[in-house]
Amino acid sequence: MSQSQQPYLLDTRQGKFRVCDQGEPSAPVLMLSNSLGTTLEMWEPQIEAFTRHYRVIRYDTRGHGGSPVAPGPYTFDGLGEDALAILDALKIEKASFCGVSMGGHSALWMGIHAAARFEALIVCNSAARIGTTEAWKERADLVRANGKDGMQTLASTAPGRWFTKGFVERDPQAVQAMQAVIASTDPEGYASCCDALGSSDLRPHLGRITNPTLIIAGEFDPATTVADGQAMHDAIAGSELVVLPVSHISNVEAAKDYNDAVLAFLEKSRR
Ligand SMILES: O=C(O)CC1=CCC(=O)O1
Repeated sequence: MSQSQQPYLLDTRQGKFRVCDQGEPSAPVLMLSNSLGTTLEMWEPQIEAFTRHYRVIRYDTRGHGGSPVAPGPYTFDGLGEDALAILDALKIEKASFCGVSMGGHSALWMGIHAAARFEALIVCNSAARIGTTEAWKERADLVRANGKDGMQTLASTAPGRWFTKGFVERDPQAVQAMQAVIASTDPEGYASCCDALGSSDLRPHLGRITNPTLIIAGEFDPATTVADGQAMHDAIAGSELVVLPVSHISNVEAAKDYNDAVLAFLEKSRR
């Protein structure tokens, strides 16, 4: 097993990032990138299954958890460079990259700007253009103006954005744990990631992606819809699309189906 099963602060050229590095050091690398208002803990339901086959590197995206919270606005160029800096600091030449929502948008960025570093991309509950500039500005303004209270407001509405009603009833503990994470997220870090989402439109560039790409969409996802997934699938040559009967945080809501889809795709793309 690799050096540490616990998250630690990794020094990189982009700053000190909170990372967790698990699995056999010699196994192929799978990097996991979190969604807005979450941390690397969002991937707990994947770790046992994924580390059977992969060295799994997960990290807190800038502005979240224990990673740097420099004042924004952030951009996806910056967030993408952060992930590359983590790989460089760990001396990892090649990896596969999997992200949910904001993390999925970073996966698209990797395919467009750093294709040679990645064996495969997994783009989950995401889009080449997520929401609108106006809506992200409104959200960033809300948390910049209201600080922790603004984060609390977003935490109270998160279940409706992230999960189906059925899941909220079935697993209230998982939902509450994720609400606690968003409530404790630094308002400036969160707002700065909203700025990045508001300014990024990768639609014109999707045709440049040549990495094997899996797109996972949630049938009941109100934020990044099946139509968004289908549009990426149509634009990325050779991509695959899997639709799960879930809302936005698909890796938590349908962990087993999610893990099976990701592992089957990665195994196929490595043949
Ligand atoms: O919390 C949300 O609004 C859903 C979301 C959009 C981008 C992301 O990463 O999460």
